[in-house]
Amino acid sequence: MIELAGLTKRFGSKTAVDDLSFQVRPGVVTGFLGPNGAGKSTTMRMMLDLDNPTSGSVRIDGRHYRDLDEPLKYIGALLDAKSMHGGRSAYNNLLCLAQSNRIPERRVAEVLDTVGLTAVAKKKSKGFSLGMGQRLGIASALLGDPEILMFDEPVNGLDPEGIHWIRNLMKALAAEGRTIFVSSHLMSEMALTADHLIVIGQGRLLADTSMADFIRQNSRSFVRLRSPQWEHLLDVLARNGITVTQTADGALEVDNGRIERLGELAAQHQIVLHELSGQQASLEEAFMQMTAGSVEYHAHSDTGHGPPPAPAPNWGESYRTKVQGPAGNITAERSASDGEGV
Ligand SMILES: Nc1ncnc2c1ncn2[C@@H]1O[C@H](COP(=O)(O)OP(=O)(O)OP(=O)(O)O)[C@@H](O)[C@H]1O
Repeated sequence: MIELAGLTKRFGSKTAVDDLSFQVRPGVVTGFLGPNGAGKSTTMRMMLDLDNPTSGSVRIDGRHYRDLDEPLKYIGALLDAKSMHGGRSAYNNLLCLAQSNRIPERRVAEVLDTVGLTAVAKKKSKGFSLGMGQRLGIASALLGDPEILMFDEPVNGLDPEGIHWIRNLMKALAAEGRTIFVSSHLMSEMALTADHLIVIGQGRLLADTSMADFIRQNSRSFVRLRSPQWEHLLDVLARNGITVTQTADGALEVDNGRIERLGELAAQHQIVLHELSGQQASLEEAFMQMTAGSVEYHAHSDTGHGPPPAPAPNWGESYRTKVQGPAGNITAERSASDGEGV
């Protein structure tokens, strides 16, 4: 367990981490998210006593990092994969670390095998690719067989097979009851790996919640319907007090609709459906929605280089047309009292 209490870090007038309090619990993978410059690396560095907090504290299983004898046996971390000594072989880099924490030498070969670097164990690490460097950093984190592991951007530079491997490794370590804390900007990857999320923006805590709740609370869920008899369907839905919006491609969307109820209504009225699907925003959309107000660095689209930035997610109506009823009134605004509701 990692516990932060009122953790704060100021660099001159800049508050990088602002009164952060949360716990990272064992048995699950906890993802650490935040836009660029949110304070993730600074927080992780303070967890490892590499930066001194301006105020507040971090406890690793109830103790300060500096009070841990042989800390690699309690907490292993991948922060900067390039921090290894380039002139030393992978094996000797790990051996030095092992000796400094009284870890038996046999662990060096074990972790090299775990990360798939046995064949290059004697090669100098300065010749390693980005992905090999990441694997070596992960090996150093695993060396002391610690109960707590922290990974800052672990999939950086890894190929798809490597990404798959680190995902399964983190899940397996959590399943053994270990505490796994991982930051990544790759939302699709985080969605597949993390069970719990800590989200920060401008150094402050924005969310401490399960992955499922985070997506549910920060995004719109709706049911999408397409029908060649869409006018009939619209009429049926409106008569049942169901609020509908129509998209540019002719589909109908029902916010928070119950898919079973909508399917049954269509069947009762013998309406052919070409699509009836529940839609939930992705972690990326939910993340952008939540952190929209705390993004420090925005790209500009007028440089002439590269594509324009993605539009901010819009859960509102602007890209959809309101549905007009026969008398020109907006079906979406019909009273729910004249039907069964969804
Ligand atoms: N040594 C330092 N001196 C001055 N400012 C710093 C220092 N380290 C970090 N900062 C500032 O603190 C803020 C938080 O930086 P940090 O690197 O922790 O963010 P991050 O969330 O890890 O960002 P990224 O996702 O881009 O890696 C940034 O504004 C950064 O410029």
